Amino acid sequence: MQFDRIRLSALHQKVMSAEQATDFIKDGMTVGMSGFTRAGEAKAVPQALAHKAKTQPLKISLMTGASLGNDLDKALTEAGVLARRMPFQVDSTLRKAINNGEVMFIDQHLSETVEQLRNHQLKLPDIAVIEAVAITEQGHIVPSTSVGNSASFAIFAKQVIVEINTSHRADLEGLHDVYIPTYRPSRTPLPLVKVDDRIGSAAIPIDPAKIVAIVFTEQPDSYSTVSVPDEETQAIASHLVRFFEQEVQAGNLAKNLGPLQAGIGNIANAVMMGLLHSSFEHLTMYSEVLQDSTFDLFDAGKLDFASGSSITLSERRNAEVFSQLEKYKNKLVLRPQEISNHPELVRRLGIIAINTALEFDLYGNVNSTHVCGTQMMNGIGGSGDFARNAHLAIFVTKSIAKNGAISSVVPMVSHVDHTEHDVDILVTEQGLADLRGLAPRERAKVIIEHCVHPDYKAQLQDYFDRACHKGGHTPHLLAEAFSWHLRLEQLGSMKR
Ligand SMILES: CC(=O)SCCNC(=O)CCNC(=O)[C@H](O)C(C)(C)COP(=O)(O)OP(=O)(O)OC[C@H]1O[C@@H](n2cnc3c(N)ncnc32)[C@H](O)[C@@H]1OP(=O)(O)O
Repeated sequence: MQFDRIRLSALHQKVMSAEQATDFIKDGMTVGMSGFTRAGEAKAVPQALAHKAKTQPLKISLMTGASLGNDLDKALTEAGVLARRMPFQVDSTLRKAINNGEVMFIDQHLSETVEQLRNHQLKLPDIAVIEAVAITEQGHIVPSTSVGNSASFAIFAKQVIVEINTSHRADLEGLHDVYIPTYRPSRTPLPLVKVDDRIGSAAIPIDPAKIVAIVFTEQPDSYSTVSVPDEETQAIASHLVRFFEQEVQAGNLAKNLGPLQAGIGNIANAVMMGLLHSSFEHLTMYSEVLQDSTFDLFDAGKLDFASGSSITLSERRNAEVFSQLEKYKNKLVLRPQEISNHPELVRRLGIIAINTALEFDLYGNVNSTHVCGTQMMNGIGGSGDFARNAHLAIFVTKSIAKNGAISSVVPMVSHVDHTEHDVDILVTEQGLADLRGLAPRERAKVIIEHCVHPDYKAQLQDYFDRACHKGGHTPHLLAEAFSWHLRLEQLGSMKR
């Protein structure tokens, strides 16, 4: 054990095993754990908790920053530990339990969870379990590869368990910027005006007397699962790069575009990779997750600075990046997710937000979460925090899914995460639809022309023509609006 990682020596006596630490977590508690997109989650304690729950009843409400790695959501679900879960997940076992109604999942804008806690709209966590690289002389917690909601969970909880993970380099310290907004009704503006501003502290300030247990672990973060860009995702990236070039030429965007945000998953990562081969330089990111593409852009000399809430890398990039941390450290900052995703800052900084849709409709409403309107995929994550307030809200997706059985462009989305009012640009591998300044009937025309797969174009045009014949500001045939989804459910394909 590396006791030098606990610099307040009075806390050395709090070191114990993960099994012993689980005694502080009681049946029925609300628990706030660190972790954001498979980065920086507490590992040993939740694993021990899942083990314990096999022999004694133990159900908790679990809040995190976003998704957990190391199959923790799977282990906790299989052990029946999760009564409620919020605000985001990506695990297939948990997804199934959510869709079976076994786990109550609250799918939230990621910037909102701690705000709702702060204002007592949600039950405060009884206990927080936070991964750290160190505890300072003051007893403050230095987070690891994510900040997420860790700071507020530790501040709100009566008790805190710290997991010191020695697989992370101790010199991650200095990467974080922990700022907690002041309280309403006298809240002051967030004092951040540039992506590289530092406005907070390097560690989470709590009263060390709240630290009831310290557990050591050396289990690393899980690697990201993004796959390399394919033909379609590269085409999406090319359409977007061409659009950015035109906007710069027209004087609508600065030469370095302005701060970029990119969502999770294969498509968003591929789009950022597309910027590698563009003419843009001195790019900046004000995002949530920093993926492989962030570091590829640094290495190519394209990116000047990246602000995020977590670093989630593939196996290949993880070793390369963390073994050369000094190369990147002064170009990076990790913030609490309510700051990385804060509406005030997204609007002030003029962010270009690029997120992924499962499907979108004729008029530009976007569904990012629910397959066929009912089955939860992952959650809205931070996409709504960014889209509503962005300078440009861009949604990308492949035009078809499941070998063409599904069209990602449908007459009416089966669930709405981002309304037409929040969506500026839609991109598929077929092309780009610029919806700005267009009325619904005009939006439908450019979407059909530029985004729909050829297999579905005539079918969607036919729907639109007949809907227009019936009339309306936003023409629809209500009896047919979900007929594509019904056909998929009944016949296995949306094709007529
Ligand atoms: C933590 C954060 O907040 S990050 C910031 C932004 N957050 C978000 O945008 C959250 C919502 N977004 C997401 O969860 C993801 O981006 C997704 C699910 C929408 C897309 O994920 P990607 O990995 O980029 O796309 P990909 O094309 O690989 O699709 C993922 C799966 O959805 C399936 N899919 C795609 N479109 C559809 C559709 N219309 N209907 C049914 N399934 C679909 C794909 O076939 C694929 O299935 P598979 O895993 O069985 O192969």
